Amino acid sequence: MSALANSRFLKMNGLGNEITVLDLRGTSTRVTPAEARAIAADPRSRFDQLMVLHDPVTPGTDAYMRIYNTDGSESGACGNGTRCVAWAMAADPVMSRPVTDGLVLETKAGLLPVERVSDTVFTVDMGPPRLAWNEIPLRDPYPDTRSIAVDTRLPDAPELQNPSAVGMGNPHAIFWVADATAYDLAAVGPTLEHDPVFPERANISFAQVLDPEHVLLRVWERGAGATRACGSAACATLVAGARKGLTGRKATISLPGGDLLIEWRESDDHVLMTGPVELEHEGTFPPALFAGAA
Ligand SMILES: N[C@@H](CCC[C@H](N)C(=O)O)C(=O)O
Repeated sequence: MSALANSRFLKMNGLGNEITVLDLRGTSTRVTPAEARAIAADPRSRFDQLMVLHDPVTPGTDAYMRIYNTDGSESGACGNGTRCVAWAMAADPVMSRPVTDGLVLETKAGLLPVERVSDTVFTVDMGPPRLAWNEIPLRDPYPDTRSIAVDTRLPDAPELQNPSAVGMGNPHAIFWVADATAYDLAAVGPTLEHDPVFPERANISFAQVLDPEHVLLRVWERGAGATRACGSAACATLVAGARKGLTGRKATISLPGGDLLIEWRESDDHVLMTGPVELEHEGTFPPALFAGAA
């Protein structure tokens, strides 16, 4: 039987980005890709990202997080999921610890300090953006990642040829478009996500600048598909917009699920993401869920 059978989970969302939180602190259990896919397949625990808490690794941090996409792949960043974990650690009666000030979470991409703004609103310090081609990563040594020439194999979509590229602990490509709602994400998303220029695939954003402080965004997520919000994509978009002179260093990013406030702080180069979370329900994984999941 899977070690995850009967484990308690929280089903949450960050602006409609579906997040399942699982606390494995105090155990040596690791979620396999097949187990992640099985959890995603059940409507009760369905997720865009599964946030799994493990014991802290770096002294001074509060938990280490592993982040799984629907397809079982792992990511180094999930802004909306990080806010959900912060809520759970601050307010869930089972998972919480006394939180008076902030907390620091860690992923394979680095440290993420989080501050509580109100009961359900959190600010995550997403760290500095990665802008060099090999940090994002890209396949080729582009000298300037504000605009990379990509033959996206979509000849009928001239806007979808020269994205900006940004790493936020995960890879992002941002296409600047006249109408962010004009594209069928399911039709173009997979081709762009899997373009060979992105050796680790990429999260694909369609960004429409309404004014320098407001961007409309639609996202096709690596390993998860079209989602109602993506925090790291909102951060990557603000950074790319500011680098291209399309936005300031602080803007509202509007996604189908709602708004995120993003600031690229001049003093230390860090990107701050502020937004809400919602608890939907809690549950336990039925043992039968993992039948056939190695
Ligand atoms: N929804 C997340 C980003 C999720 C990770 C992504 N699909 C990846 O594989 O990098 C967010 O809110 O940042």
